[in-house]
Amino acid sequence: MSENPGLIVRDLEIFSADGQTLVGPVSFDFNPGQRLGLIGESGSGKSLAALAIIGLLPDGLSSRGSIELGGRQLVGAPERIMNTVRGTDVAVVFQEPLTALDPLMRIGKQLAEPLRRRAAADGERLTRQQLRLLVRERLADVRLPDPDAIALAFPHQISGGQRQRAALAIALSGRPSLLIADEPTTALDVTVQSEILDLLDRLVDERGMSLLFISHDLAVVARIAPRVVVLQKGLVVEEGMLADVLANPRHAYTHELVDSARSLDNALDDALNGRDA
Ligand SMILES: Nc1ncnc2c1ncn2[C@@H]1O[C@H](COP(=O)(O)OP(=O)(O)OP(=O)(O)O)[C@@H](O)[C@H]1O
Repeated sequence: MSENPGLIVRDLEIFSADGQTLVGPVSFDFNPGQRLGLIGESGSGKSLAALAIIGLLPDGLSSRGSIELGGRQLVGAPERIMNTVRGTDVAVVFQEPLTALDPLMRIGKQLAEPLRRRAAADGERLTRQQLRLLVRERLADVRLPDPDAIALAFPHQISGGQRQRAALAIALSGRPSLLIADEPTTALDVTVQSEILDLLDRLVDERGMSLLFISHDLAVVARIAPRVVVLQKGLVVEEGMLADVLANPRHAYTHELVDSARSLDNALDDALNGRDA
């Protein structure tokens, strides 16, 4: 094992308020700087697993097992600890950026606060002017056009793709070592989806972050993560390098995932060749 283990999830179970098992036991792990795709159909437990990692399970839900991030145990960690872990060690982008953005606050202000906090944690006090420049830089990092205008905008005044970029800038503002992206492109149209995936790919690379990429779509995961864990009904049914899983899916559900991704591909080929799909 490396000196600074990345994320190690062992026998994680998530229970509803009435004691039903919603997820698990599941185990998966990856080293710092690695990427893992968590894939599964709707209701398979992907989002709950992500929420358990950041300590934000919905009220009434509880977890058991072990989640170690950078050597620190997160299951049962006090809220005081989780508050520092969130943002600085791990950050999340969700499918719908509006859930992460305050509708009544300008984008620039929403980004300035975590930037200020991160600087303060590093013992640095930023002037207003420095903060304004930093906000503009971070918005430019996520390839938002005209960062000055975006900084002044409210979330509803920019497009869905721009909102996701802004949410990404906020998520990255604390320089987390792990980014969890929970269906970050599902709500976007395909061209924007592709741009956001490219952006994520580049930013994760540049910053040496680990990435847990959650999706129901094998083709999307294939763009960004070389290794996958397949969840079904709260359990891991398959795990491995994507190339191996694609070539030789062992579980019936994974077979279905691969077949449906392939049939889309074939439809494209048929259309290209002028045949009926
Ligand atoms: N707050 C909650 N209370 C009770 N059950 C819940 C709660 N949130 C989720 N569940 C249940 O837990 C299971 C896993 O849900 P989860 O949201 O993690 O699935 P998912 O794979 O992320 O699905 P999707 O892709 O639709 O978001 C589902 O059966 C869901 O109905």
